[in-house]
Amino acid sequence: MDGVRGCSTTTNKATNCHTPHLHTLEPSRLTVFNRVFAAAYSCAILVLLCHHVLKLIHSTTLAAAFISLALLISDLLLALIWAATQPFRLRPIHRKEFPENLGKVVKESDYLALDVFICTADPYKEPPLGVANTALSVMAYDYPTEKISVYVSDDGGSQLTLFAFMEAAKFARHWLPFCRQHNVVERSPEAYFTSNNSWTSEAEKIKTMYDSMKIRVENVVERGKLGDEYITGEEERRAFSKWTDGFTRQEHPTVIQVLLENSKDKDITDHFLPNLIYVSRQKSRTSPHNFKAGALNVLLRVSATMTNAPIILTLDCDMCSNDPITPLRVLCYLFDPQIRSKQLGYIQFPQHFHGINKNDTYAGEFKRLFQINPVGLDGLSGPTHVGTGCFFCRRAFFGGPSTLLSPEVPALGPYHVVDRPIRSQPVMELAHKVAGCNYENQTKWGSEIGVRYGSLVEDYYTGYRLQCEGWTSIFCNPKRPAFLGDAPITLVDVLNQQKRWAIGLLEVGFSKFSPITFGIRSMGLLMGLAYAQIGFWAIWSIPITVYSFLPQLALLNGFSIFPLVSESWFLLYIFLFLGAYGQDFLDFVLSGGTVQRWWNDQRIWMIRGLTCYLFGLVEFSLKSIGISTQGFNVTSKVLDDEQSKRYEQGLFEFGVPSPMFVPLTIAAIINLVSLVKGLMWVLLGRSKLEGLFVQLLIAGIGVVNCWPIYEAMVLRSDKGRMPLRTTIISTFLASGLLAAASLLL
Ligand SMILES: O=c1ccn([C@@H]2O[C@H](COP(=O)(O)OP(=O)(O)O[C@H]3O[C@H](CO)[C@@H](O)[C@H](O)[C@H]3O)[C@@H](O)[C@H]2O)c(=O)[nH]1
Ligand SMILES: [Mn+2]
Repeated sequence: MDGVRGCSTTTNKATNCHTPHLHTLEPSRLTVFNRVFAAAYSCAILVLLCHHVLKLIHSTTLAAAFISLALLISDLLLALIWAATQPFRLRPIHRKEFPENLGKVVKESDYLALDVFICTADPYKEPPLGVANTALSVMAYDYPTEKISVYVSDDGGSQLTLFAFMEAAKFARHWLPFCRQHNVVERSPEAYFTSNNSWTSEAEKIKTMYDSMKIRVENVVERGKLGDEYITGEEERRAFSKWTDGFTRQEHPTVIQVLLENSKDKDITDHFLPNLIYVSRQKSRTSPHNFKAGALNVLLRVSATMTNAPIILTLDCDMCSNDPITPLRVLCYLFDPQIRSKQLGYIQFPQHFHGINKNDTYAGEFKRLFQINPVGLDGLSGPTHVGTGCFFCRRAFFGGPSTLLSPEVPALGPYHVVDRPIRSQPVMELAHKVAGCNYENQTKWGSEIGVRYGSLVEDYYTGYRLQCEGWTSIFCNPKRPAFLGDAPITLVDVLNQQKRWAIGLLEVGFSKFSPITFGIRSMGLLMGLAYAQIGFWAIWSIPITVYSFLPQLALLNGFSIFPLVSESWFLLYIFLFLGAYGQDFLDFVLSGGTVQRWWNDQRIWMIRGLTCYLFGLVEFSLKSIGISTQGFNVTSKVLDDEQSKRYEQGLFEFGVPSPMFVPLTIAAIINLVSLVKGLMWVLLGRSKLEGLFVQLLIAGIGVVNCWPIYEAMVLRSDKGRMPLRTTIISTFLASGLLAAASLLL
């Protein structure tokens, strides 16, 4: 009951009579198989670990002991990761909603009000036109307009973004009625105009309007400033006058601009428009702003002063709505009393991306994280929060289901009813106050109330803390993606993003709220393990690094470190290898993936293990001992034509030098050299194939996976090839490693 207010009467009605289904759930067909397989695989792992321990105890030389120890540690870590993956597989469920039945259960006037939060942080990495498209796509939801309020947080503090929104507010007067009248599905104008090419004359008119807005916004962004000719009214002039000479991104006062107010502003057909509010919180170099988490908390407070809707949708600036009935799907759950009594905190939609190439070169789809794992968690206490495409019950930000935490100002509480117009002076005054950069000092914001601080992955961390408090969540994954976002398309962008995630996750993993201690205590073993599986992602880098170098260096010297093909231990290895790979493949393909995409997915795991996870682990350690700090480096959403072309061809984009490429390139070289040398040992008869088979297999898989790297080093001449400097440094370091190994082994 606590999660949502304002709908109790309707809900009771819904339970008493024979109402049609609003949603159903079905257990996955894989459940039994997964459980049996988990039991068998666990036994095999235990046997393997015993084997390693025995080998370690009986090793005769120092080198052999070192190798056994390295393998034991790696396999132990892999085993722990495997165990932590099991919660995702033990009780997967699939849900379905029936929004068409909603009308039979609840009147439209009883629909819950919705506050939408959109975050942007940099007008050059996140083009304002794209942000405006995101806003337009949700303003045009098939939902009573007077119940929608869109709040945009601009951490870039940019007049360019405000200008784009002023233009969007004008365009909305035409766009919203057009969508309604023509039942448009793509309600982001950009998506609509690029995917359709036969238009009525009316659509043609709207397109001309959109194009002119696009040109104006893009011109302004290109020039980097707003010319006088773009400012039309007195109100606009007053808004832009806040950008005085001393106004910088890091140091500026709060700017809040109500661009549309739903009781006043109407579209061209005389329908009310949704609220649209631009917020750029106060910034000061001396106060920490806590990145996106800080921005969201400001929006939580500002929206509380203006509309305080019980439901909040959070969106990143690059995530457009792709289906106008999405909020109705959410209501299908919120109007089910059984769900509500389970203390529902949030409903998470998966992140889906547009513009991913055919075989998804960098596995940017994140099938496991965004599609497979949430289905698994949905059968337990619910999916993790992934930052965007998530509908929260506002109440969930204010303490656990049975312990309401009141904020310092009662008007910010989840049950406060706003009874003043949003432009009225007291509302605007309070809104400015709560957006101040020192407002949170000595309050519970960020620690117990709102989005939680302390991790670069505020999404994962906040969802985790809410679930620890007792809130549950639901995974809603309709066939037509509810939202579509941008995924990075160059390797450097991919790796930098992943490094940020890796560090942020470790921050949680090693905090006093670690999933393996606090998490398991609060949510039980399975949920705690599941959060740990994600939290300790970067640990993958240890076994991956060991397996990328150790067997290969031993192979180079004809040194056999795995069981002979004729031994029964060999079968154990084969079972473990094929079992893990096979199950991963099955999960991937059954959730709609193709074989090539799976192949690229397993490749990118190895690449990440040698690059961003390794660097993330190191940087996190440095940070822990106070040597460095990491900020939130926003991923670029701007596309370069040449890069896009190469991406479409499926080529890896190296281009600019990055230290992260070095270990990857060293591994590529070592795997190739060791494979060639190992084959020579065997062909020349100096070693038996039997003894080196497993190592040859590992080096072989390494070489096949590294193909794009060899290509980028020697075969390509385009701008995306491996930078020469990286190739030279890596070759030099690889030679050193080879020499050292031949001395030691
Ligand atoms: O100081 C900041 C930094 C970022 N952002 C916004 O945060 C969002 C996500 O940033 P992005 O660079 O796109 O990061 P991604 O790695 O693509 O995002 C994923 O990871 C983030 C956590 O690292 C989550 O916040 C996101 O929801 C999730 O999609 C964007 O809308 C940014 O505008 C801010 O508002 N303020
Ligand atoms: Mn993003």
